[in-house]
Amino acid sequence: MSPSKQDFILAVEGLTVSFDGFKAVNDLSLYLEPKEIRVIIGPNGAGKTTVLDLICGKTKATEGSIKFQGKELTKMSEHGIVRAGVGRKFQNPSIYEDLTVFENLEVSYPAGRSVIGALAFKRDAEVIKAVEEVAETIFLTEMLHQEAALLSHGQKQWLEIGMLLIQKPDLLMLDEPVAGMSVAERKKTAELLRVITENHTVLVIEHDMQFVGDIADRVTVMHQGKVLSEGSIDHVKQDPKVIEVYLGH
Ligand SMILES: Nc1ncnc2c1ncn2[C@@H]1O[C@H](COP(=O)(O)OP(=O)(O)OP(=O)(O)O)[C@@H](O)[C@H]1O
Repeated sequence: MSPSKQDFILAVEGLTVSFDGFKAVNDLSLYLEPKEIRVIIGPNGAGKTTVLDLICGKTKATEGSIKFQGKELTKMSEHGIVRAGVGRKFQNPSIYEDLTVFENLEVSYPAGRSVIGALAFKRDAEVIKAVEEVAETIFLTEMLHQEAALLSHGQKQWLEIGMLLIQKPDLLMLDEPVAGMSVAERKKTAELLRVITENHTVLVIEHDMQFVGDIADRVTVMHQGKVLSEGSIDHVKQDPKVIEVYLGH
């Protein structure tokens, strides 16, 4: 049986954004079930990043609706959307290089948002426990007291995912999380995402089809601001429209 509307954690309907008349996202609808991992693929300029920008409130929609756990996000501020439980990781890691892994996670803990405030913040048992749990999930337990600057590119990406996880978002959005990673790091990232989806819904933009196949429950293919195809990885891979505009290139 297909799910009813109430079963969706995220329901995007008729979403459109126009930049000087150019519709980067054009009447897009997208429905995510809780704890699903959905991957958006598509050629450059298809509008993938713009969809994440719209969901997190960085860009305001021209038309359409984004319902997240019953709240209309198009009417909310970026901060309000974070508070509503949406976490977004951008392509380049934005970690504090001169702080340790521990401190990076600690400053991201909801009780201590600013660096100054958080460094002064009493490291009570609750924060330490949360930091240690997240560090283990992101494979950085051994590096907890190292400066973030010393981490590999892949470890920095994981740290940033950890900085989102510690805020306990319900929906986590990741833009090309394995770009620039080694094969071994890609495998571990797939493992990490599987653990994350035990408790979170995840929306990922990705180009690496091997990785997409490893992680996706369902794939949405975008082209010219619209959904071109949607379904299992095998379904979209065999779709002639997808082969024509994306996979055949
Ligand atoms: N703020 C903006 N102002 C004007 N045009 C924009 C803006 N943001 C995005 N665009 C345009 O919208 C289109 C979609 O861009 P977007 O970055 O969402 O594509 P994408 O699918 O993520 O591509 P890529 O795979 O290259 O990252 C592009 O043509 C881009 O130039």
